[in-house]
Amino acid sequence: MRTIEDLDVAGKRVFVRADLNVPLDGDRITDDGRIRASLPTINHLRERGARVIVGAHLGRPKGEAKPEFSLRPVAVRLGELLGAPVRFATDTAGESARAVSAELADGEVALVENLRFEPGETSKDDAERAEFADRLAGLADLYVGDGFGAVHRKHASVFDLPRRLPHAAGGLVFTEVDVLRRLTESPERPYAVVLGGSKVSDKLGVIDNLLTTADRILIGGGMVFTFLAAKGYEVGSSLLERDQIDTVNDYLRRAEEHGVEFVLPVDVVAADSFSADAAHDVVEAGAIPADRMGLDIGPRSAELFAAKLADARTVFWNGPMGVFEMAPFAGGTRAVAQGLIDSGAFTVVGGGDSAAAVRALGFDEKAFGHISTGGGASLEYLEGKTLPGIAALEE
Ligand SMILES: Nc1ncnc2c1ncn2[C@@H]1O[C@H](COP(=O)(O)OP(=O)(O)O)[C@@H](O)[C@H]1O
Ligand SMILES: O=C(OP(=O)(O)O)[C@H](O)COP(=O)(O)O
Repeated sequence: MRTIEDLDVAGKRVFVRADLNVPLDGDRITDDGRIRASLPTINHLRERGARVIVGAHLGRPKGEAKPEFSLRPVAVRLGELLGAPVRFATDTAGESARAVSAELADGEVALVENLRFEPGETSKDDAERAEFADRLAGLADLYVGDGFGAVHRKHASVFDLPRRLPHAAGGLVFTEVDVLRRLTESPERPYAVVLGGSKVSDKLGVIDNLLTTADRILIGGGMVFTFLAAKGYEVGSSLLERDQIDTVNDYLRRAEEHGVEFVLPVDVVAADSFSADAAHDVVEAGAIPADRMGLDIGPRSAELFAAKLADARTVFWNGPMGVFEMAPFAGGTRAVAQGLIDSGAFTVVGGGDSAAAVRALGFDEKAFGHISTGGGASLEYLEGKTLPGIAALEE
């Protein structure tokens, strides 16, 4: 991969694909970690006299311009962190974006609106993505891929656009790949992987590969219920991906063959609704009442997970153990974060929400080996998959 040092950027319009997919509460950014992670590359380009046009996505608006997914609050925060104004284009590659791109002076920065407002960004149809990538290419002379959290997506701005412009990888992508390579090549053992969060079917696939690389796999968060259902338990109204049950059964069977230990929660915090003030109790993992949903792993599971991490020498963790955004359901995530730290292992925490959780719960980021900006991206890297956004940069 070429680095940005290899590009002659002075006076050029450089499109930087960043991952600025930050958690929001209304229009308030609750964790700006991904914006901070984008600063070194943007600042480096500015210092070299580039005109920087940043493109990114927020949430999953499904090809429609939905105001609640606007990147405008992110433009404001980016400007504060850069200590320089950030022009905001109210469209992605239309009149506003073209005007902003044309008006930029050397060293200035603009952000275009949420790229996923365009159906062409995420389309599975090559021609539709190509049409959008062509329009984006019109905004810039050069491309820098720095949105590590989205490199696993075959999207127009990630995969098709770098094929249209001279391109290079940003520093964030380089650092992330470097650390993850360490986990795939020679992890010190025992190597434990903790999986949770809510993007269940997106992330289950990594287990296939982990069955031959990891020693222990701990399952928490919204993933739990598909495993419990696979074991024949009732999971009430918890997050469940029924069509993944066969896959999960297959993993459980193969784990035995490979001598990989699966650690599932033994108890669950079950609530009567998805809200911070919901009535809730700790119940046995195998006995979730039909009208309740599991929103966190229970205290005995938290202890069990910490014990299973204690002797690990390498730990990779993606996905919160519960709905940590609500105080009554943050205990499991807190315990696992502490377990990683106490293990003294080389620890990698991946994912927008997992990284946000670590910060929101007051942990010192330096207590972890590496905090990755990409959850799905780092998992797919560990799976050994070709990541479209990396492959395009390597061309
Ligand atoms: N039991 C659960 N039920 C529903 N959502 C959950 C549960 N446990 C965790 N979550 C949610 O998962 C989300 C994070 O999932 P995900 O996006 O997969 O993680 P990351 O961004 O770290 O890769 C959080 O917003 C959290 O509230
Ligand atoms: O938040 C992200 O991924 P993550 O939750 O796996 O860390 C990225 O911005 C990618 O978003 P997507 O999973 O909607 O493509």
